[in-house]
Amino acid sequence: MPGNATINDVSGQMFDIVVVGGGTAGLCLAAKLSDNPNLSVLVLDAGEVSVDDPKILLPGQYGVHFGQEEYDWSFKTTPQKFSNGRQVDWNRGKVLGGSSAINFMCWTKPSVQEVDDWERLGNPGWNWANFERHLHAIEGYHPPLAKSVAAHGLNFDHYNLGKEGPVKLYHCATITRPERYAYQTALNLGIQPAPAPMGGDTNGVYFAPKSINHEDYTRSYSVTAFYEKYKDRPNFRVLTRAYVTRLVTSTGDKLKADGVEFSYDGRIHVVKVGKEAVLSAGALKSPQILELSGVGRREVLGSIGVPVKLDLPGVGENIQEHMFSGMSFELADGVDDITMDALRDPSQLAEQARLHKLEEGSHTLGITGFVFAPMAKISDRAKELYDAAKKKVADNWSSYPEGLKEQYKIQLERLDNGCAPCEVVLTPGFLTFPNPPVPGKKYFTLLFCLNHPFSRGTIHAISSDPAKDPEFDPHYFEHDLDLQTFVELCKFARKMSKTAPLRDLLKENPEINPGVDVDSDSKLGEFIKNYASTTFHTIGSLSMLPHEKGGVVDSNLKVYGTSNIRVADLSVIPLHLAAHTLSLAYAIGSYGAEIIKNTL
Ligand SMILES: Cc1cc2nc3c(=O)[nH]c(=O)nc-3n(C[C@H](O)[C@H](O)[C@H](O)COP(=O)(O)OP(=O)(O)OC[C@H]3O[C@@H](n4cnc5c(N)ncnc54)[C@H](O)[C@@H]3O)c2cc1C
Repeated sequence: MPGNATINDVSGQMFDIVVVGGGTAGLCLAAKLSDNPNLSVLVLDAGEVSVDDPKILLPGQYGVHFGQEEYDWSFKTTPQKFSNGRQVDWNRGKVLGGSSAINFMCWTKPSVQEVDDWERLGNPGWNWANFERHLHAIEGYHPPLAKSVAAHGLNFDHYNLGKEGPVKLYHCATITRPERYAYQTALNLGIQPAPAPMGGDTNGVYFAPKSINHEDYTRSYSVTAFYEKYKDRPNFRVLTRAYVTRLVTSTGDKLKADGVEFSYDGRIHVVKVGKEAVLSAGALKSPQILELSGVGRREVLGSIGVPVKLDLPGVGENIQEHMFSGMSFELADGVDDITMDALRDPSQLAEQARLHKLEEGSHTLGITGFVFAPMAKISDRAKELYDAAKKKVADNWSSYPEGLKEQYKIQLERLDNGCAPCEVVLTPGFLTFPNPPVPGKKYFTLLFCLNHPFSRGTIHAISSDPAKDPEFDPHYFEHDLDLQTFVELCKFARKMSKTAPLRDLLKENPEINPGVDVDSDSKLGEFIKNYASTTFHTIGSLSMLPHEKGGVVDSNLKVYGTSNIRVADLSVIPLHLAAHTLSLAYAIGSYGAEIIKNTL
């Protein structure tokens, strides 16, 4: 299905604002800008519109879009030197709505401290107060039904969420006993209930809502929130199947975008930019578009034969990525709770779709239980690891770029002051590698995630041909603390499996992955290197930092040295936070729209 514009509406025409990428941040920003009827707004997206698509709307279908070209870009990293040469799949949404159309719908938010650190890095206004103000207006939280709260014995009264916004949020209708027992197990191991999981104090264990509409229990994403209700506005146009190849620029005092070039049905077109071009193609593609437009590191542009229009060394640098790994355990015979495992059985799919309509069955489960903890809560090696990280940073200080020095100072401070980067996710089903699940059996998985990586990677174009993917190189585990943090998380998850009451729901010898023979730190390290994967949260490729510290955009999202090119997507986040990134992408889109309205 096309968007609400045809190629003839767009090719050769002029729009005040041209937004490149109709994903999570892009659609949010474009829709909000179109509140001003005097501003014409165009969104170009390479994917299709897929409204009413059960594959997008039905929750519980984790990963079913992967590798399918109508949903997924199916990117891949380069072979990772510190991960036994492995290449890791980096899936991203290639459909209107972007990654919000295929993601796992967890609605988590970072801590006050982490968002305020973004401002401390030299970015006025990018603080918790503004982040919360924008998210409150976006959130459409519907509290769980009383019967569900009573059945689960949970209390969500302290969840501080907006209720009137267009992104609908709802709790999983079913929270199984293994998840609730794992919650209690975390408490028994000294983790506290998170004081304000949705209000900036996430340190502890809690059940998060999902981006689900309570009315029909379907995915709420940027299309339902920021396209369907806006598509009849005459000043809001969306052209899909439009693959943006570069910005057409002119040079004066500053570089100016005069047009956006894109391919459509095999032909190249240009749309004129009246006021501003905004890149919202996501952290993996926005840097490529800048580089193909002649904006980036001189040596990168030289190597691909693109003339330098603006030498901006920060483009494609400072990549930070969350990773996850996990342990799966078989549930004891007789545990009658449903799990997501039923959705692997093709004979169950029709029945699960029927149950979904009654708000029952495997589609009403999800990834909802989270532990966020400081290292000291999960490992008795916390001090040793902190000292080692501090020494490594001190030993290499003179080799770091200025912007990175400031980031490491904050990261060490976070390790020391109880900030909570270690994450464990309580998952009702099988979600790990390498040993496969056995059909008909039920499982529980403890995923764990690295949220404040010290390693830094790069994303750069490797050809002037826009059809060629850039090189994605996250430098996984280049910094040893990242691997050691994972090893400690693995041991903590194993400890959880042996602690009541979770232990009581598991079979004897329940561990399927990695398996009990993986029993030393070095074997756990190898397991992590071989099987840890991405959490799809790449940031930093066009970091918001002062220019002299390697920044690409200023705090108004404007690319340094340009008069009318901005970036609004996850590329701009300069330092990673311990939260899944959906809420951050919406906050950037919404705050970005406000900034543009105020500074046009
Ligand atoms: C599988 C998966 C699961 C996830 N699960 C969760 C979760 O449960 N909770 C959570 O908080 N976060 C989750 N995330 C992360 C979160 O969804 C993303 O961080 C967020 O949606 C990114 O928003 P964005 O606007 O930066 O990019 P996107 O939403 O990816 O938007 C980028 C858009 O740009 C378009 N585009 C790219 N290049 C071009 C081009 N050259 N021309 C035209 N269009 C282009 C793309 O088609 C896409 O529509 C998940 C992500 C994935 C992929």
